[in-house]
Amino acid sequence: MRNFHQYGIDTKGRNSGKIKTICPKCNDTRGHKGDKSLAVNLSEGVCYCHHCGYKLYVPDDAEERQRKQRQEQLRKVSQLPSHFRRPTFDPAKAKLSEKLEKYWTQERCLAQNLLAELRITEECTKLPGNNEIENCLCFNYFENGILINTKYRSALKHFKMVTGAELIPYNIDAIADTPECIITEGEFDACAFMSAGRKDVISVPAGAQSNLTWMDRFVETHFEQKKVIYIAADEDGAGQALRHELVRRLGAERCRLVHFGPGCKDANEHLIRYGAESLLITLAQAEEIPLEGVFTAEDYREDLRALFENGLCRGADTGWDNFDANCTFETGRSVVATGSPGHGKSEFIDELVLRLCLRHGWKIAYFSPENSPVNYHHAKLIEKLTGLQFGPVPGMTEELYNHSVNWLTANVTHILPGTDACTIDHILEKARQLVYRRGVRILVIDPLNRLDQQLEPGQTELMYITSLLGKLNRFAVQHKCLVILVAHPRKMNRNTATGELRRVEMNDINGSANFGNMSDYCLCVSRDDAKQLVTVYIDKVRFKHLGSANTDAKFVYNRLNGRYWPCEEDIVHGPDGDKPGPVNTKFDNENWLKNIAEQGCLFN
Ligand SMILES: Nc1ncnc2c1ncn2[C@@H]1O[C@H](COP(=O)(O)OP(=O)(O)OP(=O)(O)O)[C@@H](O)[C@H]1O
Repeated sequence: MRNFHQYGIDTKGRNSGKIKTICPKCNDTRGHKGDKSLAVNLSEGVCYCHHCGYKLYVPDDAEERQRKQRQEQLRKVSQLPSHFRRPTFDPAKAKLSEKLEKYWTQERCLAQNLLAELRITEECTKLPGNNEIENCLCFNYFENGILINTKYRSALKHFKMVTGAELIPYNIDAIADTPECIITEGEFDACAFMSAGRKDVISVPAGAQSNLTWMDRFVETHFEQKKVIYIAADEDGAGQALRHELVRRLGAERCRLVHFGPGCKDANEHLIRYGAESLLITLAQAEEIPLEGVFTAEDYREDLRALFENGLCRGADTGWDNFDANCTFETGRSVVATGSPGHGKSEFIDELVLRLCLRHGWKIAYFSPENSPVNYHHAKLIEKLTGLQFGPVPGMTEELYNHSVNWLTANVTHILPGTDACTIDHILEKARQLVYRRGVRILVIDPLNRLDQQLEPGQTELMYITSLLGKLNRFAVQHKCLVILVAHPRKMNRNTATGELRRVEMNDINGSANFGNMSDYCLCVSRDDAKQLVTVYIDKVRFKHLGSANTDAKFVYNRLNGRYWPCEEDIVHGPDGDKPGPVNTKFDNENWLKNIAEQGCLFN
């Protein structure tokens, strides 16, 4: 059932078929009152007035319920998170100078009415660009009508936003309930589409950059139900990177890429040069993302050219020089890590992924049931991050503790075993949601044997493992993630002559030689307490530009904060005589969060 009366439409007691009735929008102002100019399709809820052009869609009960639930969600979302500063809106600043209005309408060719609708303000303030007071056009960022942030922009193109205020998409309220939306790279571009008649337009808040943390809170409430998402980023390198990341987060199947006319790099330039009608045509002609799994060299033309001109680049480094020399990482790849029980596989992988996250902004998702309860794991991660023991020890101030917890909240997510079986499909589905909602780029499964192994009829263990590794590799490629699988070796026998245990190798992983064959990287963690050394064997790196296989890196493990310090192995002269051990150790007890914002990353 659809409640037409709620919208002032009299259906004369009918609830199916098509009728004509009085239009609630224009009837009062009509000379010919009572004219039945509104055509209503009662079954489909679609209404159209042939006199004033009023269009309305009346939802059915189920849609209405969903809408209310979404509004409730939105209400809750807008109360969160409270630790951000919230500026107050000053209506007095909405009185704009003639110069600004002229700039808006004549130089930018934007619709005058938007100035009031978007509650644009004008203010003189000091901007970081030249530290002088400048007159600024201010884009106010509202959510549910509440001011969340403001972007100040001067004629000299200096910018600032409110310190400590949350970054959210510009004009987010406009897409709360719409089936489609347009995402632009700047506010002027969003206004260009609005000037052309579209209302469902938002802009990213901080230009083209691949850290999209600002959208995490809105994925479920504002993007999940969208059928089509137009991505109207700039036609330059940074814009392309933004475009890629938005497509990765929002799902290629519903994204369309908007391209602008010759000589125009963005929507506003297109509007100025070719006009509003033409700008709307860019939407109609927006490019669909090519079919998955079907490629030609044309699809890769630009990447191939870059590769041709620049050569292959090293991957993402960790900051451990000795390790980086032989192993760097790319997303879209899989890593298998192994080692004897208790040798520090989890400890090492924890530090590896924290380093990648801090240096490259790669957010982490863990399925790590052995690290349960999850707060034990958080405590270990905080020790590595701060370089301090977890607890109220000297140096661990309340501020640092809160900073660490907030950083973990923004960058690390745990998938916990719930009531559902922990099959690989279940974990990958959760991980997929985290890619969309939180921008995750690293998935750690630690360890493999804690997954529920559900063999299909007729499937052997070998077939199961091969299929599982195939699923991990496909997930890595499809979602451009680094997938890290920790796997235990089979029981190792001691050398009968020496009684020594040889080190674990990738072919020793329990179940199949395919762990080594199918992964892109193979690492083996081996601890030697007599030498006080940990050796990480880099047994496989599939691509030579990323590193070299059959190499290793030595570390000292610091028990207090769980960090791995790079070192070399040599003869150490001590009171008990000369014996092999660590030399040239690179001690590091620095607080890694020192120079970073809670949601950001460290680039050193
Ligand atoms: N080199 C080391 N020296 C001393 N303690 C270590 C070392 N490496 C790891 N540990 C400690 O050993 C314990 C086990 O480490 P971790 O869980 O990382 O090992 P693992 O190889 O993943 O074990 P498992 O095979 O049981 O999953 C942890 O408490 C860790 O702090």
